[in-house]
Amino acid sequence: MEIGIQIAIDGPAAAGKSTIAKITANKLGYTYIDTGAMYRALTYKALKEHIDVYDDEALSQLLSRIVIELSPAEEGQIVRVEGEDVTEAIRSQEVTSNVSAVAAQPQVREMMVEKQRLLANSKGVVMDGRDIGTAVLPNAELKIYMTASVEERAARRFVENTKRGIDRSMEQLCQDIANRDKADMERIASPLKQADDAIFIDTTSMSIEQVADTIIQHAEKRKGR
Ligand SMILES: Nc1ncnc2c1ncn2[C@@H]1O[C@H](COP(=O)(O)OP(=O)(O)O)[C@@H](O)[C@H]1O
Ligand SMILES: Nc1ccn([C@@H]2O[C@H](COP(=O)(O)OP(=O)(O)O)[C@@H](O)[C@H]2O)c(=O)n1
Repeated sequence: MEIGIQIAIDGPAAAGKSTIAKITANKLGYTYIDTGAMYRALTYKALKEHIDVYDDEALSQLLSRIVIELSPAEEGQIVRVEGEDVTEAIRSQEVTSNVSAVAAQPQVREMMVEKQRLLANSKGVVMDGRDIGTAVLPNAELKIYMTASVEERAARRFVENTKRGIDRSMEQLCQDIANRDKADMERIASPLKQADDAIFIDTTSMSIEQVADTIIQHAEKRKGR
């Protein structure tokens, strides 16, 4: 049986990482792991328990006593915290505007990276996030750094939000995305940046199918090596 390769997809907010990671994983029969959902799940729980989102110690303690479960589903992935289905709740505005603070905490990151490496242990995995190619899976056979203009990313999120019933203007979304990118790129602990050996894809003028086909072609080449 084919063992499968590790595919790391990184990039800024709303670049299309999860969408493409899901399609690629389905196509190749691999496991899909959305690491952003793990940081969001911890943020959701911290807000619920009134824990300071800048308090690394308190957040790490919280993380050590909760179970975050990612299970595959038709629509991608179901996220549970302590058995509670938080798939929708972790996309709320409140979680989105606090998640980068939580994700900047060094101890939290160390614990998350450890969990993510265990999840990827079985090979045949597509993992998306901010530090997958640089920190979580530095030996991944295929690394992609995906981006698009801020305006395009805000427009994509706008359409998605409309379907979800979230009311946020284009101006607000551009600002939210720019702020989150800045926080993710400027933090000390494994900031968002392109790995030296990652393939750069600007998806601004590409369809979902075009991006997915490009990545699958790269994956097929790496698999054959
Ligand atoms: N190449 C693309 N062209 C148009 N829309 C896209 C493209 N890639 C993703 N999208 C849409 O943009 C939105 C954000 O994508 P998502 O995969 O959630 O991004 P990320 O995981 O990087 O935050 C989704 O609604 C998705 O359908
Ligand atoms: N590997 C990862 C994944 C996410 N994150 C953090 O988690 C946040 C949410 O990630 P996400 O992938 O769900 O974000 P979206 O781009 O989907 O909105 C990011 O803005 C980062 O602050 C991270 O630091 N490292």
